[in-house]
Amino acid sequence: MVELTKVHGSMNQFFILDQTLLDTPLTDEELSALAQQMTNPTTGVLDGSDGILVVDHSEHDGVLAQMRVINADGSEASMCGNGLRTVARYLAQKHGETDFLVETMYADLRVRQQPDFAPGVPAFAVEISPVKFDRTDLPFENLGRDRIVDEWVPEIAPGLKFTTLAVPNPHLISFMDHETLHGDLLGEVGTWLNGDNPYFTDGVNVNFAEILGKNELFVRTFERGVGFTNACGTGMSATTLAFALSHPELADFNTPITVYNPGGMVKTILHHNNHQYWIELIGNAAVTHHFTVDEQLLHDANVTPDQIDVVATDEQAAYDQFVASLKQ
Ligand SMILES: N[C@@H](CCC[C@H](N)C(=O)O)C(=O)O
Repeated sequence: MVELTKVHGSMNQFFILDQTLLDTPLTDEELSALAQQMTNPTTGVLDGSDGILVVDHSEHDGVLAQMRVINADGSEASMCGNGLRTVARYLAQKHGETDFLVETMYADLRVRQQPDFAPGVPAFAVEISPVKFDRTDLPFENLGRDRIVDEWVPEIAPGLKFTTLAVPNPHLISFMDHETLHGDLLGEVGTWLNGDNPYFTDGVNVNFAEILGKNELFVRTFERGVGFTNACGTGMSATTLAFALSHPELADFNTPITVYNPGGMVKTILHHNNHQYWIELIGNAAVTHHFTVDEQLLHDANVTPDQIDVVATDEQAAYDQFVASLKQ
């Protein structure tokens, strides 16, 4: 039997699968099939999730472990900010460390344990980098330019300015009023740009944001490979940088910026060193369930509720209390 955990960062939910615990690690094809089956709220377990975070050994010097991100549709993402916080917590407990590097697809990223956000709400800070702007890094095409920073892009939507950033997964960002933010446009643009379209042929994470005040944002995200999520860590990080580039009088570097989202709240800190941007993302890392499953069912992508033994933690109640306190 193998133990997995269900976790979340700002209610962006994942299963953590540690390949080092298996007799035979899952192949890439098996990981993709498992993600599609297990994360589905109907065919999967524990009401599904937004993806699977796959932990494995790293071959890189000085790096504690590797994290891979498999989206709910079985595609692989280069990074996941909310997920990295939960993997940081998993690895911190497994190895007894509080400040270390985790290998991701394009970079070894620093993660650090932080003071709890609230009683029973553990928190971690993770590095979001590298940050890239060029068309080929997203990628996008047929928009007549090589980068988009706070520009009208009528091909995508009238009356809105957009910024595109890879951190390094691809993000499209726009700031708008409250009503537009909570209307239907995000779903329409997100669905279109993650399906057959002439601009973002690999798909893109779409972030709509409202500026709440100095160093304060609300962000909603439609994720590539997933759809609507409660929160997207790389999305909130990219949106914070787009905020500072488009509204420099309202967003400070080297200062915590509060980012609310439908699942809670995180803090981001923007940095610009040696001509490069990077972002710190600080937020909760909750473990809601531990469960055991026969390894063969993972290989067969056949993990169903009657075949797992689940132990729920009491962390969701503490998290709900934290979120309620944000609204007071
Ligand atoms: N939820 C994540 C981002 C996950 C990856 C995304 N779906 C993609 O394909 O780029 C986050 O917290 O950053």
